[in-house]
Amino acid sequence: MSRIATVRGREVLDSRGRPTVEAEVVLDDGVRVHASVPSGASTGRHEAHELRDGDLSRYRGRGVRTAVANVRDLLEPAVAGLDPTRQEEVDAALIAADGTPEKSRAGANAVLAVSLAVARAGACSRGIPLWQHLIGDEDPVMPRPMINLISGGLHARRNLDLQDFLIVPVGAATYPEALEASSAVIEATGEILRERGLSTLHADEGGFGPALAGHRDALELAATAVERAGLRLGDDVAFALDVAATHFQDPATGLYDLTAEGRVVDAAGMVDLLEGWMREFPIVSIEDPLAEDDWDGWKLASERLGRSAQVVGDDLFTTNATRLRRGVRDGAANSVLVKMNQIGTLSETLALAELARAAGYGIVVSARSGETEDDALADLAVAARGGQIKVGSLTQSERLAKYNRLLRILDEVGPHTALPRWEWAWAR
Ligand SMILES: O=C(O)[C@@H](CO)OP(=O)(O)O
Ligand SMILES: [Mg+2]
Repeated sequence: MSRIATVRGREVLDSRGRPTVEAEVVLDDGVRVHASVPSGASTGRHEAHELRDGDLSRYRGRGVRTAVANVRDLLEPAVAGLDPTRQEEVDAALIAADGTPEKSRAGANAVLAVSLAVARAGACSRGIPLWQHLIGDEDPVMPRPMINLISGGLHARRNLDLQDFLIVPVGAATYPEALEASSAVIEATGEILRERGLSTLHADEGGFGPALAGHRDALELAATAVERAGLRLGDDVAFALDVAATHFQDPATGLYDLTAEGRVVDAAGMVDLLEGWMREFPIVSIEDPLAEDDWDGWKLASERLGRSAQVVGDDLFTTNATRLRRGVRDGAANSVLVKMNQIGTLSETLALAELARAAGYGIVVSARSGETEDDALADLAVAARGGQIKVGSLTQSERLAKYNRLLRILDEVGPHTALPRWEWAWAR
């Protein structure tokens, strides 16, 4: 059996050019691997703590030197000598070494980098792919991608309040077909934007970030693009939204300030607006329709929108079991977004996916808006068996690392190549 010999951290850059943490793990059998962690922009208040340096002289205070030092000083002593194939033991040791509920002492960025690097080392020393190492005896499930087409909110800083307009290739039976349909819609969107004299520049996750007339304009643009690509709206390709409503809720009043609509609405008003769009357009998944602590609003959203769409909690749940249990008890949603760095270890992430599965919740494994070229997310999505992944657009290498890793995984999963059937139909 191999043992963890050394663990070191280093600073690498993410897709916004900001520093993030990479951990390198060396085993006593000679295996040497690294893993790096992503970083969000529209982060939820209940996420695990990403440790950033307070020193404003470098990277305007966004450095991760302390987190990097913690990998060596706090975390290496906790896991050195452990068996890298026993992920839960390793993660328990990391959690104990940090000792805080939000992983604020070591930094969730330091903890997750080590957790992921150890998993990769364990897979390497067993000579099997990472997804297989994580999945145990279960069958792998290829994930259907939901792909960012148009960005607004904090990712594009244009005039749309909603953060993501995504396409879901609901009719695709296989992952390559899903990519092909999505790529055709992205190209058609670019064409239409050029014809309209609008910008085709990309936002943080590679989606288009044009100055559109409003949210309805974005939905119409997406619908036209699907048709121009020769695909059937709602049958081949449907839509998903990440409203990311926390970021336009007025903290003083609890109301939602939709600049692009020229309206301030309460939770019921938000639901009315979304319901109206759902009747007109094939929206089959809605993430964060309301703010992270608006539990009553979420109940209403899930009653009304959840009949025909996936209602996904991202900022609401922050990959946190306590919050997910509350959501299940209160009927606040019917699906959960799973982001490793919201909770900080791989074992806790996989346990959260199990909890969601047991509750009959949908599971969408998601990247962050600041990503690195690390591709472990693809393996996680297959191992989490939720059948869905959200990574951004198809146009940037930090996203392609995951999309292309899934194409390689397709050659590793034996007979399990089909995508699970898409459950939600457009309620026209
Ligand atoms: O809100 C989200 O779902 C993610 C990814 O789109 O964004 P961020 O990483 O900025 O939180
Ligand atoms: Mg989100």
